[in-house]
Amino acid sequence: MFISSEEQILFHSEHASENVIEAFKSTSSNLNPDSVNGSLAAAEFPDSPPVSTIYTDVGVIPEHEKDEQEQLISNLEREVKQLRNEQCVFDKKRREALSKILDIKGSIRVFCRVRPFLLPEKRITSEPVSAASERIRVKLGGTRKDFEFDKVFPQEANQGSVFVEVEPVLRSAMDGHNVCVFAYGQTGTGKTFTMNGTNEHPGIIPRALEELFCQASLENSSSFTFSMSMLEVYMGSLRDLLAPRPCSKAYEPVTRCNLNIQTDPKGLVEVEGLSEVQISGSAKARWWYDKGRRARSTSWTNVNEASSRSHCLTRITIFRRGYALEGKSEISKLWMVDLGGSERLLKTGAVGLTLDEGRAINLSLSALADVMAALRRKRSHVPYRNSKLTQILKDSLGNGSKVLMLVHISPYEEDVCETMCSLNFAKRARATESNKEIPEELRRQKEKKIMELEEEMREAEKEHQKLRDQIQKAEFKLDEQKKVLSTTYKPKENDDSSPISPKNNVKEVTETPKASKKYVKSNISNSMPRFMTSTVASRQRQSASEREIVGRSRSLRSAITRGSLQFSGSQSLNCSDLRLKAVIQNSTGKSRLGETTETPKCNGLESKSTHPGSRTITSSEPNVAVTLRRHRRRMSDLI
Ligand SMILES: Nc1ncnc2c1ncn2[C@@H]1O[C@H](COP(=O)(O)OP(=O)(O)OP(=O)(O)O)[C@@H](O)[C@H]1O
Repeated sequence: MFISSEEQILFHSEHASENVIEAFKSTSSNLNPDSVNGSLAAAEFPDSPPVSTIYTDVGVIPEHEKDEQEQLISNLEREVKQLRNEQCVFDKKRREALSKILDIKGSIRVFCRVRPFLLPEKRITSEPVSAASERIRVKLGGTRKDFEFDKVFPQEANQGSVFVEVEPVLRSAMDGHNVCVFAYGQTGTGKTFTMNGTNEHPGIIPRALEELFCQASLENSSSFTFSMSMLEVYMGSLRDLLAPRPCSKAYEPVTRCNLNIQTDPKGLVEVEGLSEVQISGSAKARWWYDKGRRARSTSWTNVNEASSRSHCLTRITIFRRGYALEGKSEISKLWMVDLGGSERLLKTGAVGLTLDEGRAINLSLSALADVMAALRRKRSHVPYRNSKLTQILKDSLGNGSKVLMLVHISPYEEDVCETMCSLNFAKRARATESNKEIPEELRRQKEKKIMELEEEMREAEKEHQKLRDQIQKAEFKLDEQKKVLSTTYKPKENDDSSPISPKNNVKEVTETPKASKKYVKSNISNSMPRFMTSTVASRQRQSASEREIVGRSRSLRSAITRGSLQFSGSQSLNCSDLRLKAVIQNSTGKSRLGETTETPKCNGLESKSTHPGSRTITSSEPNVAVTLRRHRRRMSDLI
């Protein structure tokens, strides 16, 4: 297959550079960049790298454009990595500050919430309970008694203000700590209202389910997955609230008692056979939570129509995997517990089963208070084994865990004895090591430190957020670049029905110049059927013609430089020669003198400009046009 230099003219030279090449570009930009730009540049300007090209669906593209693209991607990858590292530093700072705050505040914190008066028609003779920000005062007979708390929520406190105080421990759970949030109190004082709430006033659990997913979505240095389990501790037995419902509605002892508590050598506790459901979003989580709640056993008592006769435990297991953890995963548990009512059994008028239920509840509550007291006093022995409740929560009550106990009290005079019992329970749970109140000076120092740490945390959070935005932007750019590389740079598929047309290539490239740098490197000879690939002979001929062109270009260049080149009619110039002549005429200034530049014609061929920077040769003669097309096709096969 002979490839004449005319055929090579068909290709553009968009990326020609300097002097002569620039001159060529204005008129002979159809020259094959391999044969002119590449070789000439290499021959004449050894320093400039040869411009190799990529032939794709979108045109003829210099390879360096793809290299630039790849370079851009690796730069972006590096940038994202660096930003992530910085983000990890701030994430660590925030976590440490939060953990210190919670440690200073106490890993076991006790809040008190006073329920509002419920029956407006009921005459309120006196109000025995008065609330300050961290203290409850109770008037009983002629005496007054004060109880200190980490936080007190008065009657008018809404669900939102309670949740604000719970949020830091949720955050702590997402940071990898085990967390327990308890609602404790006399029956009817609002434990379920605080934990579950109503549709209009959602409580801690629905809000926490929302918040966890919200926090997880904002986090880009870690990925989170959540699972949920719900169980009920009823009279010392465990019941799986998310298990498929048994056929009978009756509370069968067999199903109640079949859950065992296992502790592994590392001290991790698991309830054997407890259902655990994956929750993919807050709506799904809410659906499972409502299902579990419906399964909770309630029974009528004198005090509360829908009194809970058991402890209801909701567990969210948080799986965290992330950049900061170097591929490792972290698991933490968030327990939210609505404890059974802590009533005095005589008052509830309980007999039979209800009496037994009340006794069981009180025993386990007492065991819980003992455990909390032992932990706060840092006792070597913590009596976890005294109840099922404390056995289940063993790994979430001590050892770096965070505990929040919300004690609920009634505002009524008639409930004052119950209120005193609840407040004494809280006092026991809050017991400090020395069992003495903290001196005022130490208290002030603690508050100052907490404020400093909170400021540190806010700063870290702000920086973390800034970096998150930067990462998002960089990742978006990176994705875009990768898409460009993988889709637009996709190698041209071997399609026999539409062979690569150099003309089309030129057209595409000229219509979409540098603006769309969507080129794909394609090794056409690899993707072509064997019969379409160039033979040794054709390659030799091509090199010969390339050499010829390079030689001519060289002599032309020197001629241009000397300004002495003259053409005579005897010189045998083919079409490419004519175009070179035009270049030279242009470059020697002949055509600039107002002469009409003659469009060079060659065997019926004429130059047609499709773009200021590129031209194709077309022919008005059908036979020549067919031959030319065939040649173009052959040319493209060879590249
Ligand atoms: N802060 C509050 N604001 C408005 N209503 C409240 C509040 N706390 C409790 N209630 C109302 O008081 C009633 C009893 O509350 P709830 O059922 O939550 O008590 P409980 O302590 O969970 O009782 P039990 O131990 O028997 O389950 C409910 O009607 C509830 O809506």
